[in-house]
Amino acid sequence: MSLSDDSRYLKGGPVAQRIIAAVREDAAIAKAEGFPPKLISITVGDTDAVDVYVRNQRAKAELAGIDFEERRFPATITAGELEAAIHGLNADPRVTGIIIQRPVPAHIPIKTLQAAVHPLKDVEGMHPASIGNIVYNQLDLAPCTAAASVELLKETGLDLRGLEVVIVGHSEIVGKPIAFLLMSEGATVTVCHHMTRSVAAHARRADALFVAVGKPRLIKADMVKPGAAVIDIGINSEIGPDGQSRVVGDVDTDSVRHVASWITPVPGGVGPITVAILLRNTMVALSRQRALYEATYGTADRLAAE
Ligand SMILES: NC(=O)C1=CN([C@@H]2O[C@H](COP(=O)(O)OP(=O)(O)OC[C@H]3O[C@@H](n4cnc5c(N)ncnc54)[C@H](OP(=O)(O)O)[C@@H]3O)[C@@H](O)[C@H]2O)C=CC1
Ligand SMILES: Nc1nc(=O)c2c([nH]1)NC[C@@H]1CN(c3ccc(C(=O)N[C@@H](CCC(=O)O)C(=O)O)cc3)C=[N+]21
Repeated sequence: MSLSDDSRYLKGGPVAQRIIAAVREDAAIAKAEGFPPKLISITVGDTDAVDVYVRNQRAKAELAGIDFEERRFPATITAGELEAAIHGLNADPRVTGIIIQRPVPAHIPIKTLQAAVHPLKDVEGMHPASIGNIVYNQLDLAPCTAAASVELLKETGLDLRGLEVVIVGHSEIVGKPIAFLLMSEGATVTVCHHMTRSVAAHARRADALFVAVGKPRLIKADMVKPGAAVIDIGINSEIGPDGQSRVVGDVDTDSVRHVASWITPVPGGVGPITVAILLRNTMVALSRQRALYEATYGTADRLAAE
């Protein structure tokens, strides 16, 4: 059966389009009211997965009516220079949101950079204050991939309350925030990582299995409970049988799709929703900035005031 006509595939495209259509309406209104949204992407060095992400950010931002600007820095830049650049963007009233693409070179502490982004401009929800809010069930500005993955699970219509969920991978940007988002929805959550004794034993118990590791075909059919929902977050580049580079996830989709009731394709699953949520977060950030601005200066046209 082809990828497009198998109802087991939980596709991200339609969800992403829905989100982007709503963002587009919001952005048009904000623009007309003198608050044009603008997203800045910071890339340090070169990584394939980042290039794909940034390319899609630019395309979808354009579609949604959000200004997009990429700032690329060489891998040799110092942490201090990057922090100074971020402070400049924090102070620029035309900049709504800042995303720092991961990974950054080893000599740059990513946490310091994430903490340097002003919380009001933190469209990825990675500032310690933003990520802390998730623990308090304040979920409107969650890390994009985590929010995208949960959004796709909701497409199954499964009741999340009491659902047995297993997450493989516990990074700060994906696995951990997914665990918090799902706990707040009432799911029972198990988190596996490289020290877990038997990932397979846990995975086989899951009604919903999230995988964010970065290893192609890590999850095989015998690790999946029949009827489960499998959310494959991995984005890995590899050379296919035809000698061409291709993007694959962390799940052995060809075998797992016969066992699972739902499975997300890669590409075409979580990825497109991640981009859409980044844009939606940009609008959330803008509305917070406007609320603060209007509380300070009244509702006068901001650009006229500058
Ligand atoms: N679709 C999207 O929008 C996005 C996709 N991604 C993709 O998701 C994947 C994961 O990304 P990210 O979370 O940033 O990666 P990290 O490398 O930061 O984290 C990987 C996690 O997997 C765990 N792990 C490693 N090996 C195993 C194993 N054999 N069994 C179980 N757990 C293991 C690690 O555990 P430990 O720390 O204990 O070693 C770690 O928690 C990548 O393919 C990335 O490209 C990432 C962001 C967005
Ligand atoms: N701070 C930070 N946050 C991230 O969320 C982050 C990051 N850094 N660094 C890189 C990874 C990777 N990532 C992707 C997101 C979407 C697609 C995407 O849109 N993929 C499409 C298109 C794939 C294609 O064109 O081949 C799809 O899966 O269908 C890809 C990759 C986010 N990441």
